[in-house]
Amino acid sequence: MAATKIGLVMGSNSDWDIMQSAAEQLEQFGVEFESRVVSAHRTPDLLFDYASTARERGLACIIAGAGGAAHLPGMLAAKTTLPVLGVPVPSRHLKGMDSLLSIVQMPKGVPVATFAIGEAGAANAALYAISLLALNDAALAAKLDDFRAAQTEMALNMTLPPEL
Ligand SMILES: Nc1c(C(=O)O)ncn1[C@@H]1O[C@H](COP(=O)(O)O)[C@@H](O)[C@H]1O
Repeated sequence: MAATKIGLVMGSNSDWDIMQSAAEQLEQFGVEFESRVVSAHRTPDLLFDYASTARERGLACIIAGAGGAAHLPGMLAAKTTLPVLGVPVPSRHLKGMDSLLSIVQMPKGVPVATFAIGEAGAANAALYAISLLALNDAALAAKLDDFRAAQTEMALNMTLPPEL
């Protein structure tokens, strides 16, 4: 049976403000996930253990958010062949450009799917993870269709100038 649980990890609990957008999106779709702090820099042994046991523990993919020298997604991808979805968390000094470049520039052979900096990237990583699960789940695919339809409806009903 195909795995149906998502791993949601981040380098620090200070990333939660951004990464909770991913958690909310997964909750909205009723997708099972586990969330925890894992850091390549601060908890390297935990990172190795988390990534190397992820598949046998029934995870389908891992969403990983990190800021600054964001090595977490890449190091997870080094230790598992599950899909790793990287979210660049905005950093104080460089606004997340450092996070983005740290995540996106992986060497050939060890892929990380990289999303936009910030909340939208976190939400989209969750939606992408859901669409991976929906490859084997028609009910979930139908929920994604409904989500898109609601979004279209909302855009079609937008008026200008916007009401504040
Ligand atoms: N980029 C990483 C990694 C990692 O890549 O393993 N571990 C922590 N961090 C990042 O450090 C930033 C500051 O963390 P603190 O707020 O705890 O000092 C966070 O954005 C975290 O993702």
